Amino acid sequence: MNHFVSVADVPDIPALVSRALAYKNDPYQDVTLGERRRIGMLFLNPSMRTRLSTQVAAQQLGMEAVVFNVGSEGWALEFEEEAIMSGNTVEHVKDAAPIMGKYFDILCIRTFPSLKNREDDYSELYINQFIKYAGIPIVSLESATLHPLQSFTDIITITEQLALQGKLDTATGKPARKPKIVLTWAPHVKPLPQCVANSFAQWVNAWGEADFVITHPEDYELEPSFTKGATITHDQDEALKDADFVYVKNWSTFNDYGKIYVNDPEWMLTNEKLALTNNAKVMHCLPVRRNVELSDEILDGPNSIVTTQAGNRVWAAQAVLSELIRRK
Ligand SMILES: NCCC[C@H](NC(=O)CCC(=O)O)C(=O)O
Ligand SMILES: NC(=O)OP(=O)(O)O
Repeated sequence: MNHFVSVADVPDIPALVSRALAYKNDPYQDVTLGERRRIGMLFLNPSMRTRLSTQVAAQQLGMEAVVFNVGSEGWALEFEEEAIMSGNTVEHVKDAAPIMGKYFDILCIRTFPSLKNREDDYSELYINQFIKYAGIPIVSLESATLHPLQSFTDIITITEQLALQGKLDTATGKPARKPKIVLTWAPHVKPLPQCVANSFAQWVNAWGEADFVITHPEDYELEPSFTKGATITHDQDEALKDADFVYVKNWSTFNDYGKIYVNDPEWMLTNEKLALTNNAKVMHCLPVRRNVELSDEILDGPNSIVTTQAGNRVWAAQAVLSELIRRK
């Protein structure tokens, strides 16, 4: 693994899941692995879980993590090639990234999409410019279109739940029977990125161990290369039938980019809807708008595993960082 920016960087998902769960079982087993190594964590956008879990993971590998809120505290970066920098940007990534490559062993970056220009966002210019110019491994802490540390965590969490339910073949680390996993759109008050949904779809498809269904209102189709392989339906009740896991997330429109079309509150998951499922575990990446995106009764009820899921962010980050350290 040279970078960690999408599922394409992971040659063996079950092996990486096993490593993450081994860290959960024994967090300090590799506490000397990262000695005298340093990660830089650049934030162009806010974060709670990703920032803290990655710092904790680095510490458990004996590494130091330096956080730089570059979006609010740094010089405004320019990412376009051949830009004439007479506007608000002060420093080109071409100049900044190689310097960071001298300070750190691994560079982690969070950057959200503009949701204004689809071609720009989907070109992943920011993360690709860091890959091009930093000269060290790059880890996405959520980029314009993907959130791989979140999705890896989600596969870890599903695997762990299946093991707890005695539904995992321990020899292979794979489910004895494919669980039904449903990704459902949910209402929100503002247009959100498609990253978490794109990335979850990409990882579940690459994992290949699920009966995978995506449900959303009309006009919320995701980019087809990420969803290919999933069953897509606009009938949420039909989708929820016999589901083992329900992943709840809002996203804005992809086709007419970055908009809110229908925002029907009926799409919020409730206990009544949950009754259609196979006593499904409910997941969400967080942060969540309570009683808009997901109801109190679900979040505070016995089927929600959102806190366990967020807790697992540490083991995902630790497994990824350890792979990148071992590579060097
Ligand atoms: N890092 C996980 C989710 C980040 C982002 N959520 C948000 O921006 C929520 C903002 C709000 O609720 O106002 C998203 O959906 O991609
Ligand atoms: N799920 C997630 O990435 O949370 P943060 O935005 O708080 O990092």
